[in-house]
Amino acid sequence: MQEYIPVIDISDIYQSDKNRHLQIAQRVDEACRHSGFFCITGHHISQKDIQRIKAFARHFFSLPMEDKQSVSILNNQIYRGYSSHEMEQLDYQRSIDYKEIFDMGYHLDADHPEVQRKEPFRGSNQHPEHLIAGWTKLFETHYQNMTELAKVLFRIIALGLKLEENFFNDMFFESLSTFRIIHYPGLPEQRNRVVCGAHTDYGILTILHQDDVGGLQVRSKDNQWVDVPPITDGFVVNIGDMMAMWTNDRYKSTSHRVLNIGQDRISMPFFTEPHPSQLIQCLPQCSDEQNPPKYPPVICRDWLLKRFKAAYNG
Ligand SMILES: O=C(O)CCC(=O)C(=O)O
Ligand SMILES: [Fe+2]
Repeated sequence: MQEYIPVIDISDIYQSDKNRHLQIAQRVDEACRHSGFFCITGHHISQKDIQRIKAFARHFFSLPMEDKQSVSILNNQIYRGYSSHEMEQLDYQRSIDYKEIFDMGYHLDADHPEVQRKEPFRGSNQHPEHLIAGWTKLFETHYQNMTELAKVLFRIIALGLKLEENFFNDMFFESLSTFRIIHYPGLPEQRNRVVCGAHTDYGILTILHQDDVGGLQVRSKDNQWVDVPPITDGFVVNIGDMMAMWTNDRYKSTSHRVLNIGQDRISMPFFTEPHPSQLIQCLPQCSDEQNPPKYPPVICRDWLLKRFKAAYNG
C-alpha cells in the first residue's frame, strides 16, 4: 500500500514500553499531517466480532424493504435507524450516492435530562431485534468496544500533539459517536460509478472497517484518486473536519469517495465525536503568531446538526 496511507501496527500501545508508544504516536502524527488517512492493525477488536456484525448486516439488508422500514430513520428525529438509497447525499451538489445504511448512537434512556429536553441526536437506538434476534446485544457491545478503541487512538493522538496522554478522554463522555453499517448493492452494469460522493467527514475521527471488495478512494495532494485496499483485520482511520479545525489544519480532513466495483459491498464506519457540548477551538499547541487560528470556535452539536441537515435535505 502507498505510504500516502501507511499501515500502522498499534499493538505496542497496549504494552507498557513508553518509547514504543511515542514511536507509534510519531507515525500517526505524520500520517494525520500528510494525508489524514492511515490503517491500523494490532487493535483489540476481534475478527470474530467483525465477521458476526457483517453477517448480521448482510442479513438485515437482504430483508424486504417493508421490514427495513420498520426501523426507518424517519420514525425519529435523531438520525438513528435505517435509511434507503435516496436519503443521504454526501456530495450534495450532485445526487449520486447509491447505498443503504443503518445508524446507531450512544443509548440514553427516555428519562435522561437531554432526552427530556429533546436535544438534537439524543435518545435511544432503533434496533431491529424483532427481525434478527441477538442484534441489540451484539451492536451495543460493539459500540462500546469501538468507543474503547477510539480512546486508545486519542491517547496516541494526544502524544503526537505533545498533549497530556489523557487530554481527550473526558471529552467523549456520553458522546455523539455514530456506528454505521453501509450496504452498496453491486451494480454490474455500472462499474466505476461513484456510489458515495466525494466528501470530507464532518467529525473528529472515523474508524472504518471495509470488506474485501474495495472501492474506497482518497484524493491525493496532486488531485489523483488513490485506492485504499482492504486489510482483513485492519481499520482505515481518517481525520474529519472538526479535528482539522481543532488542530488548525495541522491534521488534514481529506476528501474520499467510493466506486462501485460491480459487487455488493459492506463497510462499517465508527464516526467518533465528543460530547455534544464540547467546544472545538484551536488547540494552543497548533497556533502561534505566524499561524493564527483559522476557524471560529464551534460547539460540536451545532456543527454536526448543520452538516447532517445539509446531507439529508440538500
Ligand atoms: O464506505 C466506505 O468505505 C466509506 C464511507 C464514507 O466515507 C462515509 O460514510 O463517510
Ligand atoms: Fe467518509
